[in-house]
Amino acid sequence: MKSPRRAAVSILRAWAKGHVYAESLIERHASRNNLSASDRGLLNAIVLGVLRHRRLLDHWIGELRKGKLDHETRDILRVGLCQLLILQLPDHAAVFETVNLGKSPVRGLINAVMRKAAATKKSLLDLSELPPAIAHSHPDWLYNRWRKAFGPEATLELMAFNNLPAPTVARINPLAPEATDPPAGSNESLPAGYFQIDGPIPTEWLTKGTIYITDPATRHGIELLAPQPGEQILDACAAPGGKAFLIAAAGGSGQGLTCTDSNEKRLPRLRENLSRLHITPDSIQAHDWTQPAPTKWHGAFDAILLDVPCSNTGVFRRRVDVRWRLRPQDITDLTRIQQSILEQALPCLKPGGRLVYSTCSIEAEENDELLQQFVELHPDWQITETRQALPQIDGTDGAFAAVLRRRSSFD
Ligand SMILES: C[S@@+](CC[C@H](N)C(=O)[O-])C[C@H]1O[C@@H](n2cnc3c(N)ncnc32)[C@H](O)[C@@H]1O
Repeated sequence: MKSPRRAAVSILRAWAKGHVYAESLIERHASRNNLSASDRGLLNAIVLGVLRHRRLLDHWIGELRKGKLDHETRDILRVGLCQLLILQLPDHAAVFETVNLGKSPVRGLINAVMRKAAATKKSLLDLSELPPAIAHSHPDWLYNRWRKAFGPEATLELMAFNNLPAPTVARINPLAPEATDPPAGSNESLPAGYFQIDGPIPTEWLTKGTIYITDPATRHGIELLAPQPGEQILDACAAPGGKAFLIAAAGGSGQGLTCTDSNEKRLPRLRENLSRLHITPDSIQAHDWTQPAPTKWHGAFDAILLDVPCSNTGVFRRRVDVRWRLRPQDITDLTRIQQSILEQALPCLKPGGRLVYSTCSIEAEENDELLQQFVELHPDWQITETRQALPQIDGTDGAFAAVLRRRSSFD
């Protein structure tokens, strides 16, 4: 079995080559190799630490060594410097373990870089003269975009927040036959029904479906949707089921709930999650909402949730690698899909029904601006309520949710 440090280097190589989320690669490796809790913790801290601080780590590598590096040696140095300068592990362990990760021809180079880093730690850790996007490891285009949208101070706070480890927050499942009592003090400053889990998640809670791991910001869309018992509700972009769970929890059961998702591969996980959570929706099926809805769904729903695919810019603290994958054009492309999902879903509302549009993006282009453009093009629809959670202000994931209703003739 590989050491967590060696596994971290392989995972970073696999991440750079493919399109798999870092969290999934870590999970896959940890369960295949049956890692102990402490090895898993170290692997997680190193891989997530390298991905969060990638730009800063590369800046340090550039300061410590001039000249080209092959991909593997760079990843080894990133893993080493992350231990030394980000995780602040003892110098001797960080240097020794990192040198051992390299093949013999590059060990001398790794040794020299790591020793120099240990000797100049204080000056390397002084980030005061660095451009903020390097110090906080974000791409320039996002930094510039957020500066325009939120201002310089808030952008610094946001970037710093994105680099903090995310707490594990659980929502109690009121539909589970057995109750979970949150440990004392674990729900201070969290909304009712939520509590924080420090340390490993008790597997019993997961297998018995007494909790679901989710950030409190996910509740905004469901509070606006306000599901009522007996209603027909569509969760159009439902996988893996976090919001479907909140809908069922709020409405008292999965009765009347239809869940769809365009990605068939995500449906088994959605089914498993809901079944574990003691929820039996009316139906779970594949549908691409950029295409016209089947006629059976026209005018069929009291309420529709569109938790649309988005840029995920509100959840960089959890999705640590997205900032390196996302391109400005992706945001424009996503808005086309979001608009189209909205257009196709509206005919499925009953007269007087409500639609909640939600994202975990903090980009106005995917949120307010998109809906403003929509109501300008469709003057018979209005936005009746909006919520926006911003990480740097609310201390939660970023989230946006808004209610759309058709204007009545009295408006
Ligand atoms: C933000 S995630 C939904 C998260 C889910 N609501 C939850 O709380 O667990 C967006 C989902 O939309 C799905 N999706 C993407 N394009 C879609 C489309 N055109 N029609 C339906 N679903 C789509 C994706 O497969 C993904 O599962």
